[in-house]
Amino acid sequence: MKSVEVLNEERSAGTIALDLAVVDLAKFEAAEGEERARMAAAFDQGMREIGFGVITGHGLPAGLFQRVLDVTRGLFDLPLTEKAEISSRVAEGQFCGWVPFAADAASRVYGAKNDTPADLRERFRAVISNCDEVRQKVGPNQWPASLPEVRETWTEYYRLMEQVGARVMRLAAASLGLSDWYFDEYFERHFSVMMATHSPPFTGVAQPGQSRCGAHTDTGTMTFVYQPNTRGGLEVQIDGQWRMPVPPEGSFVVNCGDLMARWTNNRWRSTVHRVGGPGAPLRERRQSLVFFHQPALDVKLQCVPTCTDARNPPRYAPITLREHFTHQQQLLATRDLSVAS
Ligand SMILES: O=C(O)CCC(=O)C(=O)O
Ligand SMILES: [Fe+2]
Repeated sequence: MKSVEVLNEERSAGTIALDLAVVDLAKFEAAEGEERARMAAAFDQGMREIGFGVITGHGLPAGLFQRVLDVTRGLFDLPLTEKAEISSRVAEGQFCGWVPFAADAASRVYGAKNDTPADLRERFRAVISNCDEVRQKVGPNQWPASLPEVRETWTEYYRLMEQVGARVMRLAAASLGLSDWYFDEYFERHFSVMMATHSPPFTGVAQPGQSRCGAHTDTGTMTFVYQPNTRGGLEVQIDGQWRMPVPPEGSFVVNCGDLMARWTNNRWRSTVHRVGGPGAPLRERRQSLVFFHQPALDVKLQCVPTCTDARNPPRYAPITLREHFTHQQQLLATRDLSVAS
């Protein structure tokens, strides 16, 4: 019989590197004329062809990523009883807080077969907003009482990511041939979710098809992922092949979600991706920071005007983020989501 290590090594089929358009946000903001147009066009091309890009020059202080990762690792390392106290499962409609290891499978949302094995990760989510409708949608944030630094560090990161999200939407506007400020009003009462993931070192044998996060597309508009290293990390499906973005140190991978694809009349792609899929090494601990930057819940999103013309009419009716979520929930309700963990 093969040992666990040999079985897991056999998963290491290797993943080909994926080149992505890299935009330096500060340089873009300072650029003029042709240089600016060239950077916007590169971002647009990346979103059209791959649905993924890389953002550098975002201005987050050096060291902040590591601080957030460190305090959040402290949270994930708390005893189960303490994590249970901040579980998102305490009440119906409670979204913020801790989600246990292997509690669900992202692939099921995307519509994979119902027997997709559970994702090999645990999560923690917060929405640091004062808007009533946002708070009502997600329930209170749940911070670990014994680690006050989690709330402090997360708030610092969330506030900066709100700015990065808004700045990237201005880059998006320029890339789509709109006025720079086109998207601003949609994000005034934005519904953005901060999530940390944690996959502890895995020494068991993964089930066939099991990942740290199974193949899926993101629901919302733009997602920002920070991962401290790429081993056993993010993989993007291009022409049926799994490819691995290798972003420069300290940058974000940014990707387009279903709602952004819909908003742009499918000009931009919401591309299937996963984390640590079959073939990936799982023996090292992995953490990531994911920021789902999303518009206000109740503002109608009409087809972006530069993404339609007489020969390319809008494919979708205007929709709000709330309606979009409801629609996705309805799709889910038709599937059996229970998983064996
Ligand atoms: O952990 C990551 O790097 C990304 C996870 C992801 O794609 C998701 O949760 O939507
Ligand atoms: Fe995702």
